[in-house]
Amino acid sequence: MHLVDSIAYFTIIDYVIFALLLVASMAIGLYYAFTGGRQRTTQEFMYADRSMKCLPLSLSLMATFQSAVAIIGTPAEVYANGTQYWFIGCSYILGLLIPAHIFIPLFYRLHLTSVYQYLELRFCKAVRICGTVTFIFQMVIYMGVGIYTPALALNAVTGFHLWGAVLATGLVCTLYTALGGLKAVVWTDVFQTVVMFTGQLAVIIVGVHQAGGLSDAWVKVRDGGRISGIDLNPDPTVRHTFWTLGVGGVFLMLSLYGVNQAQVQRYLSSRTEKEAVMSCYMVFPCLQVALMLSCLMGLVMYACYGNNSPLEQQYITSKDQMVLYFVMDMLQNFPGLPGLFVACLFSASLSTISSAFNSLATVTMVSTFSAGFHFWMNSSFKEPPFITFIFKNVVFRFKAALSIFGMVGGPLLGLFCLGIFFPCANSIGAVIGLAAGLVMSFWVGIGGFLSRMPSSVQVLPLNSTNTVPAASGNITGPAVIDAASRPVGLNGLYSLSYMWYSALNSSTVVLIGLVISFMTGKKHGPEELLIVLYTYTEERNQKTQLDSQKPSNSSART
Ligand SMILES: O=C(O)CCCC[C@@H]1SC[C@@H]2NC(=O)N[C@@H]21
Ligand code: NA
Repeated sequence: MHLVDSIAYFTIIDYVIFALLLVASMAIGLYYAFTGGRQRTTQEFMYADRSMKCLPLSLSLMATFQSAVAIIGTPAEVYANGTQYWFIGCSYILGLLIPAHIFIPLFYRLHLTSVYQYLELRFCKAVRICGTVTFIFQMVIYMGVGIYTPALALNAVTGFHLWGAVLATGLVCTLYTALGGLKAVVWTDVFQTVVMFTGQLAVIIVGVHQAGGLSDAWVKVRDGGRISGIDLNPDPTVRHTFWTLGVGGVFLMLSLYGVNQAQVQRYLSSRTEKEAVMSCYMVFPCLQVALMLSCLMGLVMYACYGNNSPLEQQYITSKDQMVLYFVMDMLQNFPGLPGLFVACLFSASLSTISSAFNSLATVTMVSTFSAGFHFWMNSSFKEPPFITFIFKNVVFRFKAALSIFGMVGGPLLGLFCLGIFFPCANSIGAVIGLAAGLVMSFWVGIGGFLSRMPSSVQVLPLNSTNTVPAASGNITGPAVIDAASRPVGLNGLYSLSYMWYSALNSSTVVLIGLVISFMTGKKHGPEELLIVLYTYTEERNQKTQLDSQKPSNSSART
């Protein structure tokens, strides 16, 4: 099937379904704008009057960082390289347990308005401003990727009007977020998660049927080598191994579910701390289902296309268009289903953009330079944010979004860990540590990207030290990097798997932060801020006091 006739498959019913998604999201936003406290207080606008229950919260927590990038990128990743990526699911265990028992108790008991307020309490206002600006930078880039990914891929495969899609989602999202506050964002996230899962399930069912049923599909993916076993290769330059995904992924999860304002805001909007912890626990099954659906979609794509992918047959021009091409190819005889999947794609995008937008508004409103910021945010929605323009030219990689988290989310994670776990860290150490982490992340991130640029694609002599370009994911088959071409020294750092960025950058911030703190005279953090450590030590002290008061035989006699 050639692109030119795929446009024919968008029947009127598909456009109706896509429009229904936008209308339903808008309706939820308006509902919360005109009911309850009508979003008059900041407590309601930002924290839903701290009345949220754990079920909607957990779906919203999952939807926030499950954007179109995962819906489009994960299946393409599994199609090309097999199910190794599925092991990222192992990182969800510690990646959610640590936030549930360390970060949530600390932030909840401090009744923070923004998570960066913790930095002001623990260090000083300057550290808080650095953290806030870093967060804004991270989320604006992430929003750019999140809003552009579906529109670009959709336009390329179906001719769907590019700016129509971007403006439609940007406008609807801005409206219901600004009108309905956090309540609207959480409940639209719930609705959009249902659409997301339904759309993916529909494509998987139809795809398995087209591949000749479950058993035939299984045989094809197994014989195609797409069922990867556990890869325990300790080499940190290999993109996806159990270690980069299962361990490196924990740091990525902590930067998202532990200290990211969008998620912390949801924890703080819970009725009780227990509800907040429960919502964090309930994210686990939601994330596993989301991961399973996108990995299965990749396997079904392989069962249908095998090795002759539409990419090689020049039907599409980039990996990121493959899923949409597959959907149009599979669902062409089911009017309405292409529209359902497009609604699924934009649900993923809307639920991420709205959460990011609401959290940005919260940290800016709270740090009192909101007016100018709101103007900037709204204006950046109208014409292409300069960030997305960069991403438009740099062909998408599924790991673009994940790299942002590693490069910017990682240092932020390090900053909070420095404050929470190291009482001797002081403000100077925190600021310089954060700066060092960001320098490290851009040095390795950009350096890694440049060292994989196509110009270095010539046939590499076996004893070369450059990395084989496969690491950048532009070769479909699983590439074998033979030992001789293994990168060494600086290239070793440049070739680090992007899944280690969060771990490397957060460790850099802690290390440099501690060294600078020792050099500039340690300052013990305010006692009440070390709540978690303080609570544990307090309980232990009480226990030892009780024990010492108990009359022991010897002391009783004397
Ligand atoms: O925006 C996206 O969809 C991709 C970036 C976020 C993905 C991370 S990977 C670990 C965690 N699991 C998810 O489903 N989302 C986040
Ligand atoms: Na989303």
